[in-house]
Amino acid sequence: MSPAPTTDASATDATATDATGRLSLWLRDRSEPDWSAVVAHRFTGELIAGSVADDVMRRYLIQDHRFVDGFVALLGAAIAAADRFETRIPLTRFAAMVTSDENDYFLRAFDALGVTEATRRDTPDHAATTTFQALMTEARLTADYPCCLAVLVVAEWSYLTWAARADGRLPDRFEHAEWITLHDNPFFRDFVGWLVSELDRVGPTLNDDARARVEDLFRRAVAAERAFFDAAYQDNRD
Ligand SMILES: Cc1ncc(CO)c(N)n1
Repeated sequence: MSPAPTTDASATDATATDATGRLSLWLRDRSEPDWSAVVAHRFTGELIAGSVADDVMRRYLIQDHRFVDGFVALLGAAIAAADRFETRIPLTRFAAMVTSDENDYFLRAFDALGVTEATRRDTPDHAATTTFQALMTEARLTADYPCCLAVLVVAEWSYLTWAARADGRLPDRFEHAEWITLHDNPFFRDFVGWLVSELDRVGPTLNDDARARVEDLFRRAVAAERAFFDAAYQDNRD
């Protein structure tokens, strides 16, 4: 297991008006209104209600499976860039979960929704996927732990926040229910709490330029999350 969280990652009441306190809260504030739009997105509400249309779910999962590929590569960069072994361990355990339980969910959901390998192969990347992949590549190539963290934190903290809104009520179909429980369970909560606390740990070590780079990546990642959910409701590339 990851170390006990030092942070309640799903807390929404605290705010930070300057970057000298908890960097995570400051960044989240600075990413509004996109942050709130992500965690209250129509897609997440429909998922919790179990009412996502199958074609929306198919579109989302096909694109998201590709997102996960870039995400695991970014995790690898964070593992490499991290300053100590204790930091690499939770990241590595998380990468193991994504590439086992989570990938297994994708394959079962594709089967249940009738998405063949040919359909997956022949479906082009949506513009939102291309944008997100480029952002993850950019973060990965910095080989800088705080920059990698910025994008990882957005992805996981925003998902925990919307998934926690289900508050134990799960829809009937596994394609919906498991996508919620994969992002709200004790392991995931601990991991996200720890990940957010890592951003807060490195925050005070950043000079103004480094913090500006982290802020830029964080805010663009939140915008990319929003566009990614929006894309599930769009037929084509635009
Ligand atoms: C686009 C996106 N952001 C975050 C997550 C959570 O890992 C995901 N699966 N997909």
